[in-house]
Amino acid sequence: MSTHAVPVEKYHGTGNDFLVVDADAEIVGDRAAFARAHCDRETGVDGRDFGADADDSGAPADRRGADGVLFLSDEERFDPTRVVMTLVQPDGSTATMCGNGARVVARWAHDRTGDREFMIDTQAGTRRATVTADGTAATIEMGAPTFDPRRVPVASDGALADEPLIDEPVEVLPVTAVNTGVPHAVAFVDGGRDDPDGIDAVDLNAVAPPVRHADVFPEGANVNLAAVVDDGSGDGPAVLDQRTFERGVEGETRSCGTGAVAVVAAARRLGLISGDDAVSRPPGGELDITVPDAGHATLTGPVAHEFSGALPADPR
Ligand SMILES: N[C@@H](CCC[C@H](N)C(=O)O)C(=O)O
Repeated sequence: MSTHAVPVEKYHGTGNDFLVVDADAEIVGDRAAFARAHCDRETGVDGRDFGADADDSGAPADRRGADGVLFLSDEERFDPTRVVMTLVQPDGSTATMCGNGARVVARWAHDRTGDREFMIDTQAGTRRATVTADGTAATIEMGAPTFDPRRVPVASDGALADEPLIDEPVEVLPVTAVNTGVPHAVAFVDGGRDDPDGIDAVDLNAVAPPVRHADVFPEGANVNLAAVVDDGSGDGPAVLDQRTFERGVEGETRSCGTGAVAVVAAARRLGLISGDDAVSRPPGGELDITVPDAGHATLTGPVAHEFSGALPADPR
């Protein structure tokens, strides 16, 4: 068994938290085992073991584990710097894209280079990223959300095979299926976070798994609940409360960036909100989203550093 310790950085974007490993400097032989062990919410890494009980914004950082491990390789010979991103999730699976993870990647690259613009190579395509001068917020160009059933993907037969899945019942929820780099199912509920009978009254860990594993989603799906708090027909952007049960985490996370874009894209498709701009409010904070009629969506929000440490490469 290897006793080698791997340097890690921990960051989060609106509470979606990730360990970062410099994949050029470190070899982790079994990435899935590394992620499973160190991301575990009961037994995984705790920043307090490294002397950190708050992130660099001053917010408490007192949660064990993480929502995934980002293995990053930066190529500074390109202008702007390119970063190859691989997200290994707490169940050991690899995700093709992660919106909040990409925001963390941009901040990590900014912390290393001082640059403010990057290209991030993901398995869903290359995404342009920018960070603010102080590095505390990042914007990702997320590509164009698609409802195309072949690209979500959605499996259906016969006459429905070419039809997008829009506000149709899947198991226990009426959902809209959209791919924003990874597959998402979005269900709208009445009542936001301020309503005692609203979005937070739903037992997401009970209703999401049957949808996440439904036959109609051959690759599975992340499952989002959303409530329109402001439809954007007045002065400001639309506002939606959001919760997401994530594939790969197999539980609810405090924020999901591809999910936030999916919620806004689905709300636009269903005519529930006006305008290209929206604010999504997952439990971990606020995200600014744009979904234009054509072209790429954008995702903007805060990113914070929690701690630096070193973890066993082979945690078995
Ligand atoms: N938290 C992420 C999404 C990560 C991928 C997802 N769990 C999947 O397997 O599809 C985000 O911020 O987008």
